[in-house]
Amino acid sequence: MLSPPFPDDVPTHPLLILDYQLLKQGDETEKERLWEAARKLGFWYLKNHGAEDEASRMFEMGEGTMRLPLEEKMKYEQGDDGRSFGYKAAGSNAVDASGKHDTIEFINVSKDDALAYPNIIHRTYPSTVNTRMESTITPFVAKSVEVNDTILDIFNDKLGLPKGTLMRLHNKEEHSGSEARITKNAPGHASDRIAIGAHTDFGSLSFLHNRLGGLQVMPPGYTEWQYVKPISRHAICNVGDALSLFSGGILRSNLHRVIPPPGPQSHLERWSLVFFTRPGNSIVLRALVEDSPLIAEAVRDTPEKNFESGSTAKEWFARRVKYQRVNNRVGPETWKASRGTENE
Ligand SMILES: O=C(O)CCC(=O)C(=O)O
Ligand SMILES: [Fe+2]
Repeated sequence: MLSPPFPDDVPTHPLLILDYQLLKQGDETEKERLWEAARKLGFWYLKNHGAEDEASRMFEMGEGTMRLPLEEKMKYEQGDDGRSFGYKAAGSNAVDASGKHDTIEFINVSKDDALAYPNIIHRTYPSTVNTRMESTITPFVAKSVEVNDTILDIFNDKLGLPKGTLMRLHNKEEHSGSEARITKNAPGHASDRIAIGAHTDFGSLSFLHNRLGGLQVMPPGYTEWQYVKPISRHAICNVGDALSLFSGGILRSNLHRVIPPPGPQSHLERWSLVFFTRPGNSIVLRALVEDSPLIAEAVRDTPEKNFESGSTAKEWFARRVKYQRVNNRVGPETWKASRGTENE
């Protein structure tokens, strides 16, 4: 897929580039670089992740799905109760406290549904998803899980947690909010029109594939949004709220948003693909102070922050999804109710 280049006259933020093959082999230098990226910004590029072909096929699945008539897609809409799996039409989420509407449509496919197919765990999906489930979605989910598990294991050791602690919180046996998402932003919006409002991701790790610009981060200490430039065959990975809470804030869940692609890319449809790893539904989101002296110390050192969410992963996630929905909006307090660990 050839597209005009990302412009060189917009502010971009460099991310560390990590090599998945080195991480998988246990390369100490690479693991240290990952640890640095995850604490300082919480975002990094990942190359040699081995999911490039699976990602391309997912984009084809997404194109087929978004081409369905709106009426057909709406049969699979996620609804207003805080459920994430299924279709979300453009304009059904707020992007800020004033309640301005988003411009992105997406389809979320649950990891549990993909791995259990043709059995149904959470819900059913459009025909374009079903016909691609075994050939496309399950292989993408499997690769994404492998990549994110490898990274979780590295964090487990660096955080000084007993072996397998983070794996247990993301236990394969328990249902979770883990999901694959394809997003589409149609061209034609004003260049500053927000497609996805400023947010932190809800779960533990996100494995993102995008081809056009539009993703922006607000790095710590900055006051202006910075683009993350897409690099061919490089995924963009980031830490979400759950992992930030588990780690007592050592791992950073950083604010980001999406606007239309910049400059010469602005007339094109923008597609992105994400796999979100989220903890098991019953897991309470809180700092693992009893399991790691390092985490206990981090919590002691930041008394101004609260690492006891009092929510299970399922509750945390449902709350955030629910109060983004414009149908649930009462006033600015609804946006506030949708917020996560946003630091500043
Ligand atoms: O489309 C992108 O580049 C990022 C999407 C994102 O942040 C999200 O879906 O949570
Ligand atoms: Fe995100």
